[in-house]
Amino acid sequence: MKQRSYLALEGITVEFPTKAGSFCALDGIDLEVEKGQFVALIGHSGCGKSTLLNAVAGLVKPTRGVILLDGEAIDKPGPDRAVVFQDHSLLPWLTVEENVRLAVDKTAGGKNKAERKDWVMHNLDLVQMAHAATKRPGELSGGMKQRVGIARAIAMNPRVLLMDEPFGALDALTRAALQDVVMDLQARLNNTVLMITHDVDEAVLLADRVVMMTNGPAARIGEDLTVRPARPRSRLEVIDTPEYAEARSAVIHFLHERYRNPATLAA
Ligand SMILES: Nc1ncnc2c1ncn2[C@@H]1O[C@H](COP(=O)(O)OP(=O)(O)OP(=O)(O)O)[C@@H](O)[C@H]1O
Repeated sequence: MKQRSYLALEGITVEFPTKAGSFCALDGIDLEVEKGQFVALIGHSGCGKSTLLNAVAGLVKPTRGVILLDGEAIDKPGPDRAVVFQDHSLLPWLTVEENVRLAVDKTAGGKNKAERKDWVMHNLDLVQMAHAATKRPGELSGGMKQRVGIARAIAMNPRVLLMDEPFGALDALTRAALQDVVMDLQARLNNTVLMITHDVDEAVLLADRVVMMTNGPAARIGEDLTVRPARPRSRLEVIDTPEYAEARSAVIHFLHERYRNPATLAA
């Protein structure tokens, strides 16, 4: 019998009921992710990336198919799957430390108060935000808030880290700094990650695999590309390698030749 991967999506179909009848967003998606793999999901707007990520998060129930994490079927949200959204979703009345603490309290059974505090500070330190522990989200820049959002997610020690366009709202330089934070975390923690992005360079820089989705409705996986430069990667070392250029070119051809943006086609 075939050994299942750590995260296995088998025949995932999602149909949404609408006034005009049933709308098929995803049509029979099969995807296997190994433990410690970083998978970027890319595709044009509206193709179904968030629907797929939300199905893994347990927020969307597939119409057909099954999602298995370490052999167990997923049917609801759980702390073993932490999500980082584009909008950091921090509670504005709590400090940075309290925001992370809230997540730790839900997941850190067995740790006493002092250990929990240390764990919170350790995770803030990993994203270089320990210095801002007593600040409130309103006092932070967009990039700093996203760092805290990432610290909150990894502090939960999730089995899978789900990121839905985590840097979509940031300027290019802040985004690059956050990508470096994610690369550093990945080198230290080797999380299993599923990340949505619209940015080809981001996908190729961060991921072990770039999973490209066809345009919806009834989206499927069009191509699943292994990115060859070995991890850990450094931005300046990989950008000039032929492997990086090859992966980047394959994704661009997929998005702009084989599956052009439906919005531009309609124009
Ligand atoms: N609850 C819902 N009811 C009906 N249709 C939905 C629902 N949620 C999503 N859809 C539709 O499913 C399709 C996929 O949406 P989804 O948000 O997953 O796309 P996406 O690739 O994440 O888009 P974007 O990149 O713009 O965030 C879209 O056509 C969307 O309108």
